[in-house]
Amino acid sequence: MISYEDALRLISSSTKKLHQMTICLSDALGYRLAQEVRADRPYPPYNRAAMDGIAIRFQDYLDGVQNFNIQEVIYAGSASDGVLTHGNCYKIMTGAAVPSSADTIVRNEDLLYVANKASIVHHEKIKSHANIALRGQDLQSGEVVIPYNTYITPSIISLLATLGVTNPVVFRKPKVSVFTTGDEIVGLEESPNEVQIRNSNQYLLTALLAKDGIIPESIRHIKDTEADLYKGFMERMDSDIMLVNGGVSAGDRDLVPTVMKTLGAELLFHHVAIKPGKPLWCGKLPSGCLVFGIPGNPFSCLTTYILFIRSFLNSKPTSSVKFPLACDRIGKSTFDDFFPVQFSEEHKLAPIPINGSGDVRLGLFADGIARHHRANRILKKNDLISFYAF
Ligand SMILES: Nc1nc2c(c(=O)[nH]1)N[C@H]1C(S)=C(S)[C@@H](COP(=O)(O)OP(=O)(O)OC[C@H]3O[C@@H](n4cnc5c(N)ncnc54)[C@H](O)[C@@H]3O)O[C@H]1N2
Ligand code: MOO
Repeated sequence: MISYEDALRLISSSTKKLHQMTICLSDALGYRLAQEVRADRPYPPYNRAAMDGIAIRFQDYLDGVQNFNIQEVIYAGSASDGVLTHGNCYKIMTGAAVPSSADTIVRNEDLLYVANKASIVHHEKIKSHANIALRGQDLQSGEVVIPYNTYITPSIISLLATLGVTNPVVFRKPKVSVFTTGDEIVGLEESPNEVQIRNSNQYLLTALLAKDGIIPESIRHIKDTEADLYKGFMERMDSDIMLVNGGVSAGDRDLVPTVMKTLGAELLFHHVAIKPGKPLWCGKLPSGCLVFGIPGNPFSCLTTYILFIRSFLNSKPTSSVKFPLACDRIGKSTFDDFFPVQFSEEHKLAPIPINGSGDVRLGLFADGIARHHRANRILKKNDLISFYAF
């Protein structure tokens, strides 16, 4: 049996290079960038008014000027090439370019306008260089802004739009096939008898994939026979990734590893020293398709997806952040133990009780899972431990 870290290493060394393609920016959500993106010009591109008000020379104010003559009104999108004369100001709108002869903006709230004059009424608010976002203060021209392999979120879409990247180069999304297995599993359209259960993991896996920007190419349920499994997997050999749920532990009908062997799969590992999720199976088919044989218990399915499948999809281990634990915790395993947690009001990780990995509540209302490292039998309240968000 291998460790959590070794399993991650094996998975990351099996990453397949996906083809690149250009895509229309409006369709790019959920893809990964196959390019780095640099700033095409400084941002802001000009000294930008951050408030509606008047633009002045601060020295005029220091020299005692309090009533400024409005020399010109400058709106966003228009440029002025004038030069401020002593005692004058520009009336200026948020987003407009501040002419170089002005260095400070006084907000409308701190002024009284009478005829063509603006008088400062709140002196305590007036500060040199206030309310101007300087050219290049956010980004310098040519600077790398978005690194290679960045996952495209709504805020990345916005940034790409700002930088004028209308057709980003992205990696093709992997073709993912989802299989659930098991004779006891029935579809949601059926009414389960006493010894049957509904196929929740199919919905769990497709929802997790959707969160990671992937819609599976195919979703199927297969009965626990070698022939059915063989046929089902054969039909999807062209996938980049197969997620096969159930049938990977030690029972007579846990046939997934055997059938994968018949199909010529190279075994990367079977069993990882983690709890839950120990029976995880991972191998590579001759077609290059990476197969994850995911343990059937719902919380094992969720945990192994977060730790391994998401790492593979992101080409980097799923990120974790350390937070303090809300209470003492005694480890019950020599494995790395992952348990559901919810943030307390003090931003500590409060464990959610769970009756083992078969508990259908999957740690209801958990924000994610936390790691009880194998090296520590006892964790004390306020110990910093790794948290992985769902
Ligand atoms: N002798 C041993 N038995 C087991 C071991 C072991 O090491 N030695 N490992 C246990 C652990 S840990 C887990 S986890 C499970 C994993 O079993 P499988 O991956 O083979 O999964 P199944 O046996 O098919 O199912 C386990 C459990 O999950 C339910 N299930 C399965 N598929 C679904 C689904 N699509 N939706 C909802 N629930 C599902 C299934 O009904 C079972 O209750 O093995 C232990 N046994
Ligand atoms: O490790 Mo299993 O994955 O306990 O439920």
